[in-house]
Amino acid sequence: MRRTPHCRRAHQEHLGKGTPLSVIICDIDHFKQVNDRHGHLSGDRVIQEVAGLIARQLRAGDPAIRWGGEEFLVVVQASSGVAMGLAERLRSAVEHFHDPEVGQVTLSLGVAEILSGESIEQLLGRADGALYRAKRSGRNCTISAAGN
Ligand SMILES: Nc1nc2c(ncn2[C@@H]2O[C@H](COP(=O)(O)OP(=O)(O)OP(=O)(O)O)[C@@H](O)[C@H]2O)c(=O)[nH]1
Repeated sequence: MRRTPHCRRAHQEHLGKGTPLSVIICDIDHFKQVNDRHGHLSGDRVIQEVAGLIARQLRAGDPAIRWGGEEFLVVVQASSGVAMGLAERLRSAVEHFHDPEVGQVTLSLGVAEILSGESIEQLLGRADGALYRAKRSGRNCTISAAGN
C-alpha cells in the first residue's frame, strides 16, 4: 500500500514521542451507480462535495487524502476511540447532505489505531479490512479494526 508524507510524519511522531496514531478509510457507497445513473461529471462533483464535507469536520492537523477513486484517508493523531467519534461525524455529515441531482450519498468507514511494532502498511491493511466489513454489514456504517 502507498505511504503518504503525512502518514510517515505521523508515524515518526508516534515512534519518537508516543503520539497516538489512527487512520480512517472512507469509501462512498455504490458509487458506480452514481456514475451509471447520472454520468461521470456528476460523479466527479459528488466526490468534490464529499471531500468538502469531510474537510469541514477536520482540524487543520488531520488532513484528508484522496485515496483512490472514491476513497479518502484521514490520519488522526489520537486514539481509536477519538477516531471512531470523528469517523461517525464524517459519516453523519455525508448522510445528511443531499446533492440536488444525485440525492443522498453514504459512506462506509474503517478505523484502526496503530499497534506496538506495527508498520503503516499493516495499519492501513487493518483499516481496509474494517472498511470491507462495513461494506459487508450493509454500508453507511463505521467499523473498528480487529486488534483495537
Ligand atoms: N466520476 C468518477 N468516478 C470515479 C472516479 N474514481 C473512481 N470512480 C468510479 O468509482 C466506482 C467505484 O466502484 P466500485 O469499486 O465497484 O464500488 P461501488 O460501486 O462504490 O460499490 P461499494 O464500494 O461496494 O459500495 C467505479 O465505477 C469507478 O469508475 C472519479 O474520479 N470520478
